[in-house]
Amino acid sequence: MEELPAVDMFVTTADPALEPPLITVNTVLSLLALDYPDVGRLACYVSDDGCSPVTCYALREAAKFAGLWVPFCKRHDVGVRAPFMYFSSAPEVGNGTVDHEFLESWALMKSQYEKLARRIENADEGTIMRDGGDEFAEFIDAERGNHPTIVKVLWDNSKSKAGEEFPHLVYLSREKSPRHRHNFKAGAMNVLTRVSAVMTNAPIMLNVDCDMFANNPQVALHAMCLLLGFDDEIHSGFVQAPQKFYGGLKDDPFGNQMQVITKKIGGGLAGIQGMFYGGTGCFHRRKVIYGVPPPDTVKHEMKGSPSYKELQAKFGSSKELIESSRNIISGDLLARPTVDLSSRVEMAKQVGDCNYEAGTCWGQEIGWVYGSMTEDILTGLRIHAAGWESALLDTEPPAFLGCAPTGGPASLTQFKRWATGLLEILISQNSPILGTIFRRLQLRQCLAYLIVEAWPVRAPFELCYALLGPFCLLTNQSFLPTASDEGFRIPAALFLTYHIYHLMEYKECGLSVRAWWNNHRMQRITSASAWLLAFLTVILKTLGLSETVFEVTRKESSTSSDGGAGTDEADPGLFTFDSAPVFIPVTVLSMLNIVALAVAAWRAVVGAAAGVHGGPGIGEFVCCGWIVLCFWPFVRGLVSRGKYGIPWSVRVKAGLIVAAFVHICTRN
Ligand SMILES: O=c1ccn([C@@H]2O[C@H](COP(=O)(O)OP(=O)(O)O[C@H]3O[C@H](CO)[C@@H](O)[C@H](O)[C@H]3O)[C@@H](O)[C@H]2O)c(=O)[nH]1
Ligand SMILES: [Mn+2]
Repeated sequence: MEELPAVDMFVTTADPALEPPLITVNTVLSLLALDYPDVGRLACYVSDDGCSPVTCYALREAAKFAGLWVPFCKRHDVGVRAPFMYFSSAPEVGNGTVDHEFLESWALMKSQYEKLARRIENADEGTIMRDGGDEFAEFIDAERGNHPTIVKVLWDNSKSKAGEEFPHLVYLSREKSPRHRHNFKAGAMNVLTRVSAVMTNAPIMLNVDCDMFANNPQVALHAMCLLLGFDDEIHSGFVQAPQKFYGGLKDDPFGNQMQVITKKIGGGLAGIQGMFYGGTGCFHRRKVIYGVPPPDTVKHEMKGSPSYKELQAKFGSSKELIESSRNIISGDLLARPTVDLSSRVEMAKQVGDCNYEAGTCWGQEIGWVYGSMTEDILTGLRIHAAGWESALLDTEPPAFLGCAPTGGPASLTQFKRWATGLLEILISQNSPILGTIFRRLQLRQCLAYLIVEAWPVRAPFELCYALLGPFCLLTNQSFLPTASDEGFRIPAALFLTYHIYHLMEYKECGLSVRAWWNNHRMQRITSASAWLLAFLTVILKTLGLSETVFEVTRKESSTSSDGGAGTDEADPGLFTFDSAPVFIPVTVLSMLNIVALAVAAWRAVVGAAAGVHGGPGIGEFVCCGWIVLCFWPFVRGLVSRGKYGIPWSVRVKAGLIVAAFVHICTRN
């Protein structure tokens, strides 16, 4: 038990406004407090693409607080070690006997945490840089998109008192310059990989998004069981915990809690090459990230250890990085981590430079792969295609918890980014189809990747179907057999079996009918909005007309410990809108289907009175009615006001498009 491999833990944050530093701080504290036999083997690195002195300040304060928090957690065996979560409920008092000493230290710790939270929430850039002295000097001339690398050792474990140790904490903001591509999160992960390589060089790396705190303090130990427990390490190239969320809204109104996907696809993949890499909550073997093939192929492909020159061509010019990668490639899991961190800061800065990757294999054969907004799926795909398998870390209580976006704009932005990234992968040289033909991706694993990568491709087809119903109603035609026709049974049976099957899946996962409906509805909405825009974005990018950008999801901690903020929300499950283009297509379709239903109903009444037959039947009416039901949040948005109403600019644009469509359909 004493000899477990070292783990470097990475946290990424990119924007102090969308990702409040207090959220990052909680995640970091939960990691610093993890149970591990020798915490000297753990190190936490935070990458800040926002280059924010507030984030840096918050982390420095967090490091001070950790000196109290970590010993408290360990002494009282605290269950959830993200303080905001822990203090959101009353202290647990064990089997009836009131432990006064515990209650006292609980109250003390809570007030300390609240002070910390206030300091962080009230911190402002100007004051920090004015009063912070030398410590924040590097931030003075730094612009977010243009500054040299900043590396700060916020806590060096070797300075801990005996019995009160906690892992190293390093702050990092990689060099940015307007002349370079930064590759978003993938770029940040590669810098984290290199910086940690020259500092602690742990053979295992954990990565989490800034909102994904460790909810199970034993998570690193559980991961070790999967990393070390197989007879062959090929079975656990990486170990992925399912993405789960805290404070999830009842019945998943935004269709983004992914419970069924995680259970059904995650469980099913376990029988093939394993769970996809999901970008957060994942333990990687450093050597897998360094492109080392699984053990059974090594003897054929690599003769002896690589030369200095070969390593330099792949990893870049840093001598320390090359030496450290040699240790990793040789596969020594128990190599002692370097201890004197501050002597390594200059080397860390060198490997954080924009130019460092030029002419190397970073972003392709090694590290996180560039070229997709979903660098996670892409990087996991490369690993699976190399022949590695992955293992699912499904612990109870859940390993990590994060926040699922709420509200229309945040949810659709996230779906749009995912769909863009997935389509980018599908048409790239890393596509799973090529991986199956030319590499070692198994056919069924390829099909599983295709399920998600085909999302945006469905959008144009779904759009056509959504237009077909109203087109028929407006032009008095039909595309389905009439109800009296025997052929009608075929579309009716397809419609029913599809929905009943999905409903049963939700029931099997212990979810409500409402949750099924919300997810179904959100899929239709997403398809006509986020996926459709993603599809167009990728086409424009392929034609060289635009670039794709990573839009960070807004994160809010829903369990605010003082309960003050956010209570004015009427219903957080209600769909909200803004004037982004992503809202136009669904608004158009909602209006159009309502208009078509009204026109056809009018015609049916008048026609029946005049004894005319033919035209659309029950099938076309059901199609349009179903669309109106699915798009109900938008129908409601058309008659609501404020952030629950669709903005006038969107309504006007949508109205013009509807008028044009109706005109084209009805002119003779
Ligand atoms: O330029 C950037 C952009 C983002 N991030 C970080 O990347 C993470 C993920 O961003 P978020 O907006 O939270 O995206 P989500 O959609 O919630 O994340 C999922 O999907 C992403 C791919 O689209 C993956 O990168 C994530 O790991 C995965 O959790 C966050 O920690 C960000 O701080 C950076 O470090 N640099
Ligand atoms: Mn996230």
